[in-house]
Parts: sequence; structure tokens; C-alpha cells
Amino acid sequence: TRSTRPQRLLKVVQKHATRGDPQSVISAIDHFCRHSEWAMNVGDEKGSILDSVVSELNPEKVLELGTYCGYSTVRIARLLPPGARLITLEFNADYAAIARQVIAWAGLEDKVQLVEGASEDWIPRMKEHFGIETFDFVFLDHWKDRYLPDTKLMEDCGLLRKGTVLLADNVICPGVPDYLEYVRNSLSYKSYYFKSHLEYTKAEDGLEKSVFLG
Ligand SMILES: Cn1ncc2cc([C@H](O)c3cccc(CNC(=O)c4cc(-c5ccc(F)cc5)cc(O)c4O)c3)ccc21
Ligand SMILES: [Mg+2]
Repeated sequence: TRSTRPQRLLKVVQKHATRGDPQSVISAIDHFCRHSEWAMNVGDEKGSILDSVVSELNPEKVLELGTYCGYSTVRIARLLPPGARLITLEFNADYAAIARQVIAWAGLEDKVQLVEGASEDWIPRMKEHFGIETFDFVFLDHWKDRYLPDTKLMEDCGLLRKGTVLLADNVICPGVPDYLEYVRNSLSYKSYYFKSHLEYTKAEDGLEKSVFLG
């Protein structure tokens, strides 16, 4: 039967990227998605903004909600200092299987822990299961109707500390109106909008960076 898009994306990585070279993995995926098949990776334009936020923060403990094929996982993990850890949650087993191989091809498996399951099930277990007290950085890129409830869940579970940075993808397209309203009006966050474009297209999209004030 016909292969899936994530399977074709993995084949492109294994054919065109160099093992252990995260940048070549990123470039291979971006070329494929721009010239062959669009896919919902954060992409190169928003990815550069993601890079600058991560580089400035130098986080030790990172949570990613929504791995998909591991593109943003690789983008983030390649910038992390030795000893830093990235936990990424993926509920779709097929996506998780592809992402594990993409992350391994980039040589970043030692920095990344891919957990299969839903955010709402795993967020409450971060402390007892992973020994995580609080996160320094959270990248939100999963179901758009889960951004707000999961942010409130992270607050309630004490996983955010003064200065924790949340970076949310797709705040314009597909859009996350309830989340935006919350982080922009809550006294517990200082929020900034980075205008950009939907990955590999000319449509407007953007990233919202929200600093938890405690
Ligand atoms: C609960 N839980 N916990 C972990 C977890 C992980 C997942 C999956 O990784 C998963 C599966 C399907 C969809 C998403 C969300 N992503 C999107 O929907 C998206 C859409 C578009 C777009 C834009 C314009 C279009 F025309 C079509 C699609 C552009 C983008 O960048 C996206 O991120 C995430 C799901 C729930 C999860
Ligand atoms: Mg996205």
C-alpha cells in the first residue's frame, strides 16, 4: 500500500542528510516540504525565530508538545548545551516511530526523550516520572485546542517558574484564539508576537512568546 507522508519524509532524510549532522536533516526536510510535499513542520522561517529564542535562553529542561516527524525537536536539541534535556510528547504512534528515526539520524537521541502519549496524561506525571521540577522552555505545537488547557495544567502542576518561556506555533494559522487571549491578558505572562508565515507558504502565521511571571 502507498507510503505515508512521514515515511516519505524519513526516506528523504536518510537519502540526502548526513548521519550526525542536524543541519543537513533540517535542510533535507525543508527542501522536501518546499519542493515536493508540504508538511506541518514549523519550517525554516519560523524555525529561525525558534532558534533565536532557544539560543538566547540556553534552557536546561525543555518540553515540546507535539513531535510530529521531529523537525522542531532536532532544531531545538541541536542548540542545547551538554546535559540539557528535551522531553517531547507525541500521541500518534506512527508519527513517533518516524520521529525517533529522524532524531537518531541527526545524532541527538542522547538529548531527547520522546514519550508516546497525550499531553494531558503526561504533564501531571513529569515530576514523579522524569524527576522534572520545572521547565525552562516549552514549545507548543500540538492540537490547537489543547494549548490553553495544557498551559493551565502546567501552571496547576507547578511546572512553570518565574521566567519560564512558552513559545507557541500557529497562533494565526490555524490559530489559537483562546490561548492568545489568555496569555496576552493574564497578569501572569508577558507576551510577544513574532510575525512570520505559515511554513513553506506566503500565508501569515506567527509565534507567540510568553514569559511566565510567577
Ligand atoms: C494531546 N497531544 N499530546 C501530544 C500530541 C501530539 C499531536 C500530534 O503531533 C499532532 C497531530 C495532528 C495535528 C497536530 C497539530 N498541528 C497542527 O494541526 C498544525 C496544522 C497546520 C496547518 C496549517 C494550515 C493548513 F491549511 C493545514 C494545517 C500547521 C501547523 O504548523 C500545525 O502544527 C499535532 C497531537 C495531539 C497531542
Ligand atoms: Mg505547527
